Amino acid sequence: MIPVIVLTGYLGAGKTSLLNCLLNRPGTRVGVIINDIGKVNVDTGLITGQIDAAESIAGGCVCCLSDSSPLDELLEKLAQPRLCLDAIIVEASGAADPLNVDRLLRFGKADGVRFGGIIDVIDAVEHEHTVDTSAMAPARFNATSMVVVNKLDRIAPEDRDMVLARISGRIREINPQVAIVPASHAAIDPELVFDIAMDEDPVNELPLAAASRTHHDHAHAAHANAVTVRCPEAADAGAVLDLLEHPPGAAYRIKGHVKLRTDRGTQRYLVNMVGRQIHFAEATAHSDPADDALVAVGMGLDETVVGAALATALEPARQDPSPRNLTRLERRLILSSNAGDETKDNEFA
Ligand SMILES: Nc1nc2c(ncn2[C@@H]2O[C@H](COP(=O)(O)OP(=O)(O)OP(=O)(O)O)[C@@H](O)[C@H]2O)c(=O)[nH]1
Repeated sequence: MIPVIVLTGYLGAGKTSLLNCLLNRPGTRVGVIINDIGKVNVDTGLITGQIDAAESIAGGCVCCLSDSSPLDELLEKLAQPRLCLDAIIVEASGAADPLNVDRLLRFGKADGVRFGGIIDVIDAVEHEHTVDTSAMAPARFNATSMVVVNKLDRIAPEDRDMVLARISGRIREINPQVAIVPASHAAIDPELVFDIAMDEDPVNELPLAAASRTHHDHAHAAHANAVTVRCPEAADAGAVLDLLEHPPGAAYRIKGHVKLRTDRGTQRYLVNMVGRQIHFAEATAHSDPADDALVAVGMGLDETVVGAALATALEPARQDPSPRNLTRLERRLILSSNAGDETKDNEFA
């Protein structure tokens, strides 16, 4: 039976980064299922590690599936003996609720696989403004076998222990036994993850988890939605930077590949905005220019307003960028290529 390990975590917390870290473990054959809420599967283009088999569910959130059959179908495809996989990793969308994912997998009917646990990734900077905002600690930790507290590089060194202790304390209010792993750039020891999938029986069957599954009513839970706008031609660098620096409506996460007009002609870039964190980089090697698009995700997003803002920003550029906008673009690229880039930009915001 092949273990199925699920990566969950709020929008932009670092799930794809963690997946890339896990895929770099030599000697392990890993199959991957990527779930992107946007219509273009951006995350598939972001995978840098070696994948032995991949499937995707785009255009919706896996936790909203009314039954497990679409997921079962993909899991069975990956469980075929000829693929000889050691593990399957499902990267859930940033909107997925671990409690629903847990239920879906436990009641799943796929042959040849077993549930190997849920790993929830936390953005240490944004967690207390996004996920943990109520008096009660978030119920999602009931369903998790491991929590990776990521982006600690974005917290001032003298505050790191305090923030980690505070976040860990809240997690343990709900799930005292869960493993909590601090990380920057989602760099954790992959053995920790493959270890949790070792036992024949699922390891995260806590009494609290069962209770929460009974009480959880997904129909009433707030959920994110997404807008996708394609970028078939080179857009204006200034317009795209303005969009990222002043995101429209409730857009908390904007990501994708774009073509921009520059002084060197059309260049392709990978764009990542999470909360106040903006990351700009050369396009990834696996990405397909035909899929260039921006996806905006947020809770209760006004799709018309946000879609219009994305479409305006991605309009084909009519002229070369101004020197000021070229400098802005260069600055973003330099900041993004340095380790801890956003900390400098945001002053440990
Ligand atoms: N500074 C810093 N940036 C990080 C860290 N982890 C991830 N990032 C950046 O945060 C952005 C989002 O990271 P992803 O790994 O794509 O996050 P995700 O959870 O897969 O995002 P969604 O699937 O869209 O919800 C990217 O620009 C990453 O480079 C970290 O520990 N520190």
